[in-house]
Amino acid sequence: MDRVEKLSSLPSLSQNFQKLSTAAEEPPPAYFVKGGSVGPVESFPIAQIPIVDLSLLPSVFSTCSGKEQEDELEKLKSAFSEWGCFQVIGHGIPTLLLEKVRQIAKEFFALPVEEKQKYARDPADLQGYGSDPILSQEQVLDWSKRLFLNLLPLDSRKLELWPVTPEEFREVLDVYFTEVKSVIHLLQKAMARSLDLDENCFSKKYGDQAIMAARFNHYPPCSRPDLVLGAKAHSDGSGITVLLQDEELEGLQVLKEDQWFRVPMVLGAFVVNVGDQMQIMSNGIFKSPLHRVTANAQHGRISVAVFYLPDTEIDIEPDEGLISEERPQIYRKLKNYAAINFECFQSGKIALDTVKL
Ligand SMILES: O=C(O)CCC(=O)C(=O)O
Ligand SMILES: [Fe+2]
Repeated sequence: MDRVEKLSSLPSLSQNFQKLSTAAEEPPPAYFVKGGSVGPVESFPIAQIPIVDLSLLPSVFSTCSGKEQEDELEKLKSAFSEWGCFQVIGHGIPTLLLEKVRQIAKEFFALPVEEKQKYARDPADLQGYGSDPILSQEQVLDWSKRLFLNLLPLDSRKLELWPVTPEEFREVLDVYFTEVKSVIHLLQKAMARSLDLDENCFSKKYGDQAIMAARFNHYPPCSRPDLVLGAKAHSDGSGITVLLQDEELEGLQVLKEDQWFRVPMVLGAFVVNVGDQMQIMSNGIFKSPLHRVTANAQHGRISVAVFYLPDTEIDIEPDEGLISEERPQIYRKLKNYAAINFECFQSGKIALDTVKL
């Protein structure tokens, strides 16, 4: 029996978890977005983000015709260079496992506060349960709670912060992350091939100690969704992000040409985002998109983001196959982008701009 099958034989998680959508709370001014209203959610157009079928990409099923593979690779490339994201289907991760991941997230966030506080984030650390780290006095706060856990390298895990309630939490997360890692490896190959590079060129750049982390996000209902954001506009400092959206409530928005678009929910799909480090390695061809999450007056929302990042000790730089006279090198060689990102956030700078040549 493989690990996913084994999970399906676990006792079903309790269905009657506390409703996450309790009474909407009134936000204090520290949460108000600068510059006035967010605007009614319905006023934002729906993003026509491509849906990429991973099972049609090369090296997944060799039965697909060359033409189908080429078309799917072209879709991936244009999605990553125009939107910076796409929805991926045909990834092979069983729906049952996705349901379990959403369910452990909901059950954890529905626990009494005292219970969740057992996993509280140390103010000096990223891992654990809590609000977004406050890094500057002017920072507008996000209307959310998070549980952030390192997954890889194994010795970076703080297992004492991995919930023991719900009982299945650890096992589900372990099985899920292994599956997502395989999807990421396939995506990296496809990304390289879409740029006519050797298919292993991106995976090699992540090094032997590539970093993987999960962020469980909970956005409680908020009485003033016109004034606050569940997550303020940001790009991911990762290499690549695989996001499992809520299946009942939309909320993610992505910026394209100065316009915010709503990212629709697609059954069984992940949203895959280019992170800043992939923008660097692709010499700016792939775009790390600005995205944000809106709040909702009636309902809570959850999402689970898995971030994949290069080893902090390894140099990253644009691939030389993507540098030419027409497209000179845009970014310098650097290491530990996460640290650069952190410092920039504190001083109000955009990290990607500071690493331009
Ligand atoms: O909740 C979402 O849909 C997006 C979350 C996100 O952008 C993140 O965790 O970085
Ligand atoms: Fe994000």
